[in-house]
Amino acid sequence: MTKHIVGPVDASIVPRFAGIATFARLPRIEDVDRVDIAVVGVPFDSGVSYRPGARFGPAHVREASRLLRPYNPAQDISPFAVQQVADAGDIAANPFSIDDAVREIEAAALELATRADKIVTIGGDHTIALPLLRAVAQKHGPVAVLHFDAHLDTWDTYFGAPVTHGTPFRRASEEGLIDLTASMHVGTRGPLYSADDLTDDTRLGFAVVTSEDVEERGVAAAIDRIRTRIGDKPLYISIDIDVLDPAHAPGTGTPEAGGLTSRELLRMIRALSDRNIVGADVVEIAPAYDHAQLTAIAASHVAYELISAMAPRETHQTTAAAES
Ligand SMILES: N=C(N)NCCCC(=O)O
Ligand SMILES: [Zn+2]
Ligand SMILES: [Zn+2]
Repeated sequence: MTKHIVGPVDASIVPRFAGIATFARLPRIEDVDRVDIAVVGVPFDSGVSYRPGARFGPAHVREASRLLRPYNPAQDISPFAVQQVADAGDIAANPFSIDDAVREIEAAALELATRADKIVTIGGDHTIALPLLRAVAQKHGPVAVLHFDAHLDTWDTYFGAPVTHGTPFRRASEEGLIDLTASMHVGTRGPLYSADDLTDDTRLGFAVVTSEDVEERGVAAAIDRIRTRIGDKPLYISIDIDVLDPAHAPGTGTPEAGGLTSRELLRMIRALSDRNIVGADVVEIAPAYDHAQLTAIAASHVAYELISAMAPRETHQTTAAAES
C-alpha cells in the first residue's frame, strides 16, 4: 500500500514568498497523520556567553528555507517524497530559567518522539543539545555524537553555571548519554582558555578533526576519519553554525575566524546517508548579526542535507503531493 505523503507547497502554484513560513514550506504536524521526521524550533538563547539572539534562529531559518526545492541531486533523493517530513512549530522554553527550559525541552522532545520517528531541531543556542540528547538517549541508549562546531563545548562551568552553550557535551558525557568510543568534534579552531581545554576533552574521550586538519588533509580525508569513527552506531549530529567561517555564517553569537566553507560542511553531511542517523540539530543562528540571510540560507541547506541523509534509500521514490 502506498503511503500518502504530504510534501511542500508547490512553488509553481503558490509563489514561494507567499504564506506563513514552515520549514521548506512543509505541512504543519497538525495537518498530517503520521510523521517520519519532525522539524522543530527551540527559540531559546539564555545559555549564551557572548552575543545573544539565537532565540530568533528558528523563525529566521524557516524564512530562508522557502527556496529549497523538492529534489536533491547531490544525494539523488526527493527527501520530502520518500518520508513524511512536517514542521512541529516551536518548543516553548522559559527564557528566564535555564533549568526550567532544559526540562521543558526534554519533555517536549520526548512527547514529539511519540509522534515522529526522528527530530531535526533548529536552535536556539547550543545549550539545547543537552536536553535533546537526554531525550534521544532514552530511546536509543548512548549515541555516537558527531559535533560540528568551532568550539569544543566541553567546558565545565561559566560563572559557576553548569548548563550553558559552552558545556552541553561535558554534561552529556558525564550523564552517559554519549558513546564516547564513537564521538568526535569537527571544525574546531580558535583561541582557548588554556591547553587544558584540549586535554580535558581528550580525557572525556572525544576525537577531533580540526578546521586546520580539514584544510591540510582535505575533506575526503576528514570524511574517512568521521566514517571510521562513528561506524554503524546510532548517530546524533549536532551542528553549531559557527563551524562555518564567519564569511559564510556571520549571524552567530561566538564567531571564530578560519572556519569551514558551507560547501565543505554540506559535503561531509552527504557522506553520512548510509549511517543510522537518529536525530540532529542546527544551532546558534543569530539573525541580528546576519546579512542577506547568509547564515540562515546555510543553516536551511544544512537541515535539508540532514533530512536527505536520513531518508530511506530502499523505498521507491514517488512524487510528493503538492498541498497548500
Ligand atoms: N557554543 C558556542 N557557540 N560557543 C561556546 C563559546 C563559549 C565561550 O564563550 O567561551
Ligand atoms: Zn560554537
Ligand atoms: Zn556550540
